[in-house]
Amino acid sequence: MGAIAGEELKKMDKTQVPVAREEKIMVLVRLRPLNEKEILANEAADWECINDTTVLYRNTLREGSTFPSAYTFDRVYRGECPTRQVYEDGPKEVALSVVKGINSSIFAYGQTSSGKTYTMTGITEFAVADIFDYIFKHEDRAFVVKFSAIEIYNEAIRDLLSPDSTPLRLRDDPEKGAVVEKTTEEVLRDWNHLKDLISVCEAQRKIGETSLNQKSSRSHQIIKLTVESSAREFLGKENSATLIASVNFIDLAGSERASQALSAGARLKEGCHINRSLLTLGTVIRKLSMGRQGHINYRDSKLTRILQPCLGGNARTAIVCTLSPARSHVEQTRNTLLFACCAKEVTTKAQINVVMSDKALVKQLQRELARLESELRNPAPASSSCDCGVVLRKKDLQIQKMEKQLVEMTKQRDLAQSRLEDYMRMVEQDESSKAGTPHFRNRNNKWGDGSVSEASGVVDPDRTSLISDGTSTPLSTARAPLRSHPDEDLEEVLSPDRSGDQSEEYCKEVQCIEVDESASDIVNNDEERADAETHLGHSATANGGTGVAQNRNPSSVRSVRVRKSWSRGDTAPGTSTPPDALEIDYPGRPEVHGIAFPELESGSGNKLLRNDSMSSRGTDSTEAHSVGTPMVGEDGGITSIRSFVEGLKEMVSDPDNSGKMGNDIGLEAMEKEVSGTMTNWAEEFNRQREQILELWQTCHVSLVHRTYFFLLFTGDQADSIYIGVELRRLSFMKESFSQGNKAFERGQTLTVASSLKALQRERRMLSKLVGKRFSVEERKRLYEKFGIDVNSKRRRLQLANQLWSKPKDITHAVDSAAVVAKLVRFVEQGRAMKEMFGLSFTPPLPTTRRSLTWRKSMTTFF
Ligand SMILES: Nc1ncnc2c1ncn2[C@@H]1O[C@H](COP(=O)(O)OP(=O)(O)OP(=O)(O)O)[C@@H](O)[C@H]1O
Repeated sequence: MGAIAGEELKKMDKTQVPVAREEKIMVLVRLRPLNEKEILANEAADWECINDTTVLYRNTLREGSTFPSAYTFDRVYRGECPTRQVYEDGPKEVALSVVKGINSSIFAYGQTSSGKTYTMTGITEFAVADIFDYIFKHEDRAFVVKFSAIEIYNEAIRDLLSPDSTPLRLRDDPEKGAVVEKTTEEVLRDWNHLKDLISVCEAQRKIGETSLNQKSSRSHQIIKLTVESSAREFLGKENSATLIASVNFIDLAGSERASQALSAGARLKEGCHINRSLLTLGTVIRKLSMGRQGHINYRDSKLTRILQPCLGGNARTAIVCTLSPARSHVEQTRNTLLFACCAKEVTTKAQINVVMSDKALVKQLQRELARLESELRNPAPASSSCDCGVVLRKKDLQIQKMEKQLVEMTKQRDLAQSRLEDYMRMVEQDESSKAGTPHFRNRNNKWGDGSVSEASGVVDPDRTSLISDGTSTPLSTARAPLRSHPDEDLEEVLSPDRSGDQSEEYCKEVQCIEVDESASDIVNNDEERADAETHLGHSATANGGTGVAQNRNPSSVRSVRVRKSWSRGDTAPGTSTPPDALEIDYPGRPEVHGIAFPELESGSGNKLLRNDSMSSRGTDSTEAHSVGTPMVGEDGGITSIRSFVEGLKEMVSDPDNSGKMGNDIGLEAMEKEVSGTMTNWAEEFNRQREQILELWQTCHVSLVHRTYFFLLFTGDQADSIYIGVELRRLSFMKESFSQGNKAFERGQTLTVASSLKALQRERRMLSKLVGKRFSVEERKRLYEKFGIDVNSKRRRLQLANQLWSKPKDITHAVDSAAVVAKLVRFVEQGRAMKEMFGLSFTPPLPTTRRSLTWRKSMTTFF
């Protein structure tokens, strides 16, 4: 290769850049062996390489035949195959193109823990060693090798060679495409220098632990080697030329299912970004594989913008798709294979990149000028055989072709324009939503801010109500058909032309969900509007008038609404979710519709509690919440469930907070405690629950808080951490109050008086919603149930005052939770909700989980 390349290069210095070469992306598949964890869990290996090019799914009987069972690629590798062989078979040739002036990229794609980093680390080192080897063997050429490395973490680009973590900007260069500005570039001295730089990158790269991978890469890493070379014999001469090309080694972050990776908090947020950029990558690859028709959405993520040249541009590309053979990952493995199948259809057009010296360029231009001048002076005589008609026809054809191109380009422009308009509209609406929201949150409540905007603006899934609005629903239907892929809405907005298949699969992964229900409380009828306006007027003073002017006018908040409604039972095959169960409600305010829950009537408490009162006794799970941060904010909005859950997670993980509540709240201690008492968890749970119910009452805890906590934490062992936190928090609070002290929590100063006042305010606010959320009939039944005279005055307030007022009465607690849930439109399956928000903190528990009777009853409840 070296000798031929040398000859070519010499010739190239005197001539022109060779023509670009089209070729398909090389796709290799690497199956890793089952890991220890999978072996311990007795996992079956469902995938097998049956020859050098085919990977086979062995468990077709179990799965049915909806998917292909055999997939063919350029090469496939069994678990035991060394990385060296994977490298030698394909990536080597692609990577070494760089020394001949051809851009190239090697990247690893696959689910988390499937072996991407393992594979790319080896490939990068082998490739660089070979590049050095080539350089040493070609002394006739002068080489400069530059090294740079970046990571894309949560959609921000970071220089891995710089201690400065300020995000780098991505700039569009008309010639080079997307260019990352101000990246550090080191000229490589030798092999040791390279090893040093790679370890700097490793140290800087964002790594985190998930349940699937102890050292999971949480960012996409791109290591770039730029190789410049010139023939020594032409150096400094007028006909010299330099070959410049780069090879990228890309270790993508792994796609993951939040539930499988047990992601929460920061891990969940990373997962959302990772999945979203991989979704865009998948969409780009899919469109390219279909022949580059229409708009390719490179610009939807930084990853695809940067990778654009490797995906169908001026580069040679090899992709190693890594797979886990484990049965539990079958779905993810299929997604990877689908991606791989699309990728192998994508064509790139690599060409040798030559930069001519100024002198050579001038000389070439002079030659061209001379040629044109000579043509002008001596026009070629018209050939006798030249038929003007033929020339004209040719011109006509040319014009027709150009006209077609013009039409096509106009179409594309219009499409791009309409997309741009859509985006702008979304941004505007999003902003107007943000502007319109604050007065529905407690601005002093840390739980009510920040976290929602971090949710990346994904609209929430369908919402359901706990108590029917008059129509009794069978229990089976009444169970909320929680959308399993809540972010499909967003994906549909972002990629309207996305077809189903693979993309939908990726969609499932993104689990950033914004459920902010407060704005749905915006008035629907005159009575309600009056209530809300009165209240907002009140809040205007409390909040210094911020945002009130806008919010006084409900229509300004409502903004544009796009809704696809669905009727009960209209579910997609294989899911419990109606296919159109989405409601895109700019500014991000979904509403309850569709599903109803069992009526509260005729002893709904019993109904909700299932059969026996014993089971109901377990119902009072509780949650960490602030007494002084009532769920109905001072500005009148009811804090969203999302804010609640975010706050809860924050509270559990905030060491600062634990300090304030006493050190014994530390997670580590609690984990030990929890694991130590697990065998006795059922009893322990009952005991703690009773205490929490009492403490809620004593500390005047917000009713919405009680309700959310009650409905979310249903006695599962995994909830023990949250229950423990709540208990300690409340005990600390009670103690502070009893000593006449103030309690400080999450930036707030709490006193008995302030908590009581906030609670009374909340009751008033809830009472105003009674008329809206319950029909006349339902209200009547409620009054009866809560022992209120149906003709008495201020009966709505009486009802609100009754809620959660009997801490020792579990039936009352269940009824209260149901009523408040309906009032604030809290509706979802508790566990699913928790999972959606990443509230799945799992302490080290024994593998067998005991269901509590109470939990069972809650299942029915939902
Ligand atoms: N082919 C293989 N043979 C043996 N061990 C492997 C192989 N592939 C991966 N592993 C091991 O599996 C574990 C996970 O691999 P790795 O970190 O490379 O996964 P990943 O796909 O990069 O994960 P993430 O996306 O979470 O970063 C590591 O301990 C690695 O050593």
